[in-house]
Parts: sequence; structure tokens; C-alpha cells
Amino acid sequence: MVASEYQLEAHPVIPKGKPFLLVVLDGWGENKEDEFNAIYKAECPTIKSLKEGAPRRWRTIKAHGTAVGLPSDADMGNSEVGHNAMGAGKIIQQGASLVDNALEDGSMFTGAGWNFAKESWANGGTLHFIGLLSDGGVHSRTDQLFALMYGASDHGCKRIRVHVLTDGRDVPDGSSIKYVGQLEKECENLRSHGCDAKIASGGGRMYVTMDRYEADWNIVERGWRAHVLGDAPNKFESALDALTKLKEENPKLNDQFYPPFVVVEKDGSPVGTIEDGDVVVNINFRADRVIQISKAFEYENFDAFDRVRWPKVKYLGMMQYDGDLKLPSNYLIAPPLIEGTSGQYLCANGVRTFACSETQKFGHVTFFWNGNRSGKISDELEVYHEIPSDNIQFNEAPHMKAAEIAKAAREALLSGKFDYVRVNFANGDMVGHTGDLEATKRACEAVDQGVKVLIDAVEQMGGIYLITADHGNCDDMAQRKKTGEPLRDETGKVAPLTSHTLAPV
Ligand SMILES: O=C(O)[C@@H](CO)OP(=O)(O)O
Ligand SMILES: [Mn+2]
Ligand SMILES: [Mn+2]
Repeated sequence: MVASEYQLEAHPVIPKGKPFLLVVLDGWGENKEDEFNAIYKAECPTIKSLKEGAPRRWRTIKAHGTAVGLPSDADMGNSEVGHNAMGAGKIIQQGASLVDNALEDGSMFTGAGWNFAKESWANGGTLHFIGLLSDGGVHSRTDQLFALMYGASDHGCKRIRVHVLTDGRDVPDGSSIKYVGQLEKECENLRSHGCDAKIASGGGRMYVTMDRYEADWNIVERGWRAHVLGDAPNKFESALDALTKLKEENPKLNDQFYPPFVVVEKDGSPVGTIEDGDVVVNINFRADRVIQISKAFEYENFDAFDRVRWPKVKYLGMMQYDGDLKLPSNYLIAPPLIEGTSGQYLCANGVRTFACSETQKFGHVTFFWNGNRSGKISDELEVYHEIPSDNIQFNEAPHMKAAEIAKAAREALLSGKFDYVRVNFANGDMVGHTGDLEATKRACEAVDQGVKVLIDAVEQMGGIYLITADHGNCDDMAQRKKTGEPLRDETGKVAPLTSHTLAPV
């Protein structure tokens, strides 16, 4: 599109010269009002008064499944799809759907990415897969991994090593044993058909490899050491052993936070380090949490941590994760092309924008918002302001940076320098993912207070506001039976729900 195609007529209702405030409440769904709905149980007078005081202006919209471009209506919403859809104002066929389609019609195994990968094992290289091991469908799916493993074996691959990141965030805590068990079975089956397939290393997604927005490079370094160098304090003869024994040592450990581990032979040598001539496929289709590890594999000049050894491998993403950086340069499936984003229109029309969140969600209101492009659309018109997140488990400080975000955005509103202020409050989502109901209530209260500060400021300036969310999370903190009743363990304790929900927003 040329710039003129982005020219817009003046809006008939929204006053020119008055600021517009857009607030995304991350992970804040509209769900059944019961004791496991943290929003309902918290003191949230601002949000409540908006709902009750202006019912005509309040409505719910779908934020999951096919309504936002996901493969099926059983798929919960997530930040990438939510912010992509809101930022572009349209439904985009998401990575998960594109991978499914390519597997179904076979084009996965005829594309340029696949042929590039194949050269490596044709020359004796090992095929490595790295990624999140669950069927949560937010970042990756095990059925897609298995399809790639069998596809490789059918195309002559003789040696596969899988580096697994345990989930417990998009699926219940404790379920990683099940996924590792399934993967072990598939490996066994492949071995009986002449392809030497094994799990080689792993760790929990929030502690190993899958950092985002450069919140903590140590996370990526731990992964690099385990996957590439075969170096981790914990060495076991199988991944199942690793999970069970680490949990025995520390019963409080959850799937999201397993320490890095390496699978070793009887003599203690790692079963699958990453070596020159190998090929590495990252099975995550979602971008944010694999950009850093992709840089570590791809960039010759890299100083985020000491790689010790930088093997000469072919590295491929399931998708290309960053369209601006062209990262990684090789990938299996072309990502959705997201054009005509709101930012492109607003910049073409001279709208001055202030976008703000804390680190954990900073890329959500910038990178995802702009259709998975890093960097700004216009240096003159836009200010992107990041408040550093703390590197802690967020139920320990459920207020996170809500007050700081509100303060920064308030100043932007009152400064008169911006026409459009866009923020994301992370709390409902990030604390919701811990499964800690009490802390999540505090999280909702911090968000509610932040929203109050911002509404006061925008009203003072005579502007208008829109408050919305990207998907549910804190609106239901209990796993449920089919009947809707909460699931309980033998002692009667309710099983916490750490994942997003299917609720509308
Ligand atoms: O933490 C994440 O990576 C996802 C859950 O997997 O959450 P969100 O989509 O809200 O960022
Ligand atoms: Mn989100
Ligand atoms: Mn989330």
C-alpha cells in the first residue's frame, strides 16, 4: 500500500485535539461471577462502575477460537492473537492455523524451509527440535511436533534430538509428565523404524529458554547451555527421570519453573549436544518467547551472554518470528502478513501516539500491535515507553508495575503532546498464570486503581477512552469438570487454573 491509501477522513464524532485513551486489560475476561472469578471477588469499583453506570456502552466480544483466527473454537485466546487482531482491526489466520493447513495439505514437506533443513540430515547432521511441549496451542502443539518428526523420518532423517520446555501455564501444572511420556513413546516408535530419536535436554518454560522482550537473558543462557552444550547441573538418563526426580527433591517445583536438565548416556555424556552441520528447528509458532533464542542461534555478533561455542547449524523457526528483523532467516511456514494496521493509518494521519506497558507486555502494545514488527512505525510521531518488570514470580508482587504504568500514561495524557495513549496492564494475566487466587485478586485491584488514574486524566483533558482486554485468564482460577464444578484433589483442594480462559472480553 502507498501512504495515500492510509489517508483518513476526519472522524465525525471524536473531537480533534482531545486525547484518546486505549487500555488493554491483559487476561481479563467476562466470566461467571463466582468465588473463582478473581475480578468479581476483588474490590474493583472503577470497572464495576463503568459496567453498571453505562450499560449501553458496555458489551462483550469474542476473544478466542475462530473469531480471532485460531484453528478451532476449543482454542483459548492469547496475547499474540488478541493484540494482532486489535492492532490491525481484523481477523488474521494465525500461525497455529497456517501450520495445521500446511501439514494437512502436505505443503509443509515441499516448501523451501523443509528442503533447506533436509540438506543437513542428508549430509549426516542431526535434526534437533526445540520448543514448548504441550497441546496448549498458544505457542506450539505436540501433534505438530510429532508430525514433523515422522515427516523427517519419512524423508530419510536418521537421528533426531528433542529439547523440551515443560509448560504448566497453557495446560495444568503437573501435566508435563504426560507430554514427555507421549514424546518418549513416539521416540521409541521411531527408533523401532530405524530413526534414532531421543529427548536430549529440557527445562521449565519460565526458567529455561523462553524469555521474552529481554526481561531476563539468564533464562535463555540456561537453555543454550543445556540444549547446545549439554551442560546443566541436573543430569539424568531420561527426561521422565529428570521430571520425577527433580520434583521429588523439591515438591514445590512446578512445570513452568523446572531447572535445566540434560539427558545423558550411562557414562555421563550428553545424548544430544548441538554440533556443526546439525539442523535446529524451533517448533513454536508464536514469536515473542523464541526471538531471543533465535538470535543466539542466528547472529554471528552476539553479546547477550557467552555462548562458549556457536555451532554452525541450519536454524529454522516454525515461522519467521520478526518480519522487520527477518528473524530467523529460514523458517518452515511464512507468517501471516499483517498489513493495514491501525498504527500505519494513525501515523499516516499525523496522530501522535504514546504506547506504554511494563517489560512483560511491552511488545504486546508495540510488536504484536503492529503486526509482529519490531521498531516504530514513525520515529517522529510515536513514543514507546517501557517500564522494567521485576524478575520475580508475580504472585509475590501482584501489583507489578500498574501504578508506574498509570503514572507514565497519565503524564502523557496531561502533557498535551499526544493524541492517542495506549497501555496494557499485565497483572490480571501474569498473576493469573501463577494459579494463586488471592494474589490474583490483589492484581485485579491494582489494575482497577490504574484505570481510575487514567480515566480521571483523560476526562480532565476532555478526551475519550476505550477499555478492553485481549483474552480471559483471571476471570476463572479453577480447573473445572465437564459439569462446570471445580475440580478438587483427594484433600478437597481446588485444582488451580493457570491458563487463559475461553471467556469473551
Ligand atoms: O505467557 C505467555 O507466553 C502466554 C501464555 O502462554 O500468555 P500471553 O498470551 O498472555 O502473553
Ligand atoms: Mn494476554
Ligand atoms: Mn497470558
